[in-house]
Amino acid sequence: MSEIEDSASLQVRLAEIELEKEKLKLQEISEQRQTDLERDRMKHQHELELAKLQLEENKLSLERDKQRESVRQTGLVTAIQEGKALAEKMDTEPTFSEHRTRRRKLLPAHAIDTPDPDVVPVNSSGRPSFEDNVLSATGDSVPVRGIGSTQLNVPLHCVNLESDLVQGEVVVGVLSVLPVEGVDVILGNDLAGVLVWGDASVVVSPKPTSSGELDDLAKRYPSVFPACAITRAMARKHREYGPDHSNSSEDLDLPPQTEHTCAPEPPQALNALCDALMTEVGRALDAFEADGEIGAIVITGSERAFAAGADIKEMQNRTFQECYGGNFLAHWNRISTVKKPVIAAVNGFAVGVLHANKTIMYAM
Ligand SMILES: CC(C)(COP(=O)(O)OP(=O)(O)OC[C@H]1O[C@@H](n2cnc3c(N)ncnc32)[C@H](O)[C@@H]1OP(=O)(O)O)[C@@H](O)C(=O)NCCC(=O)NCCSC(=O)CCO
Repeated sequence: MSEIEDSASLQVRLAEIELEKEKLKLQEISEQRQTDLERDRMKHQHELELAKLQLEENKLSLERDKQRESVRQTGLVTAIQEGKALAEKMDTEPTFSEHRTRRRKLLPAHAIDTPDPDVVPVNSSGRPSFEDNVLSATGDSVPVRGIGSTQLNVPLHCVNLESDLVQGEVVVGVLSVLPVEGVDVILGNDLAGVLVWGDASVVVSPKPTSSGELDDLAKRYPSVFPACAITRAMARKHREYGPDHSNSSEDLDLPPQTEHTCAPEPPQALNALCDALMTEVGRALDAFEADGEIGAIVITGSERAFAAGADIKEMQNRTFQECYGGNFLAHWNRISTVKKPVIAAVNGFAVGVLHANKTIMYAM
């Protein structure tokens, strides 16, 4: 073979290879397209099936709603009839719920006998036979405190109630016997809102719940505790109506009270804490602390003001340096060093004068 022929056949072979490669590429593209088409087809089929199922489900729930509505209508009539009969009965016969019914014109709720599986059937005695109806059981239970603080585990049932208070499906705890004859369902406030209330009774002669025994601290410090119990209201009563009308220490069986009044002369406007007043307070505190008969100290002001704070008229002409360097309010600290309990009986304004262990708190 000549060289020219060799070269020509080589060229042909190369062209053939190129052609084959093109063919393969085309085939690959075509296969890919087919896969895409197949995938799309399958996806659409899937969507169609889902839509069919959804349609069927919608139809079924529509049907169920229709059935429930018809059951509800029947139940409503039954409940109204039962309610009327009960209301008439209650008018002549006082019962447990009479107070509530008469006041708010409420009717007790009753479970209704219907063919709906969610509804609890009522037995011949009129009491719902929850135990026989496993279809109403939710599978849950709640702990309920029974008589004498015993704890019962009460199964929860889903029932249909029709009453003036509650309509429709509710979840209730079911007991085989309810404590009140003739009552089948007791609604709590969570179901019936604020329409259900306990029969609150007013106690005419209240008795203390505690035994009246003093606790350990009160026994150890007999003079402190009764004194601490003296309130501003008692102090005011004493002031306004005199000792005859206030609860005297005799009435309360308290140790004798010592009253020490300190006030500057002439009286300060709104008990502004002028130098004279605070010096007098300091002296009184010394005396009270030394007096073994005094257990606690009550400091009070007037009707309008406990105190208007530092006397600003007294302060107005002093410089900061004078006040700070001269320990201007140093004698005020006596109140925070008293070893007996000090009680502030505050009325009206109390301005910037709360001392607690050298911390001054401003209040008004
Ligand atoms: C307590 C106030 C809000 C009461 O107001 P209002 O009912 O309107 O009574 P006023 O007419 O203001 O006062 C009646 C009368 O009291 C005199 N007065 C009131 N506060 C002081 C005082 N702190 N020192 C001296 N005098 C006082 C007032 O001047 C009137 O007297 P007249 O002779 O009729 O003029 C209001 O009074 C008020 O905000 N007072 C000031 C309170 C204050 O700034 N206190 C100082 C706090 S700083 C402190 O305590 C330092 C602690 O380290």
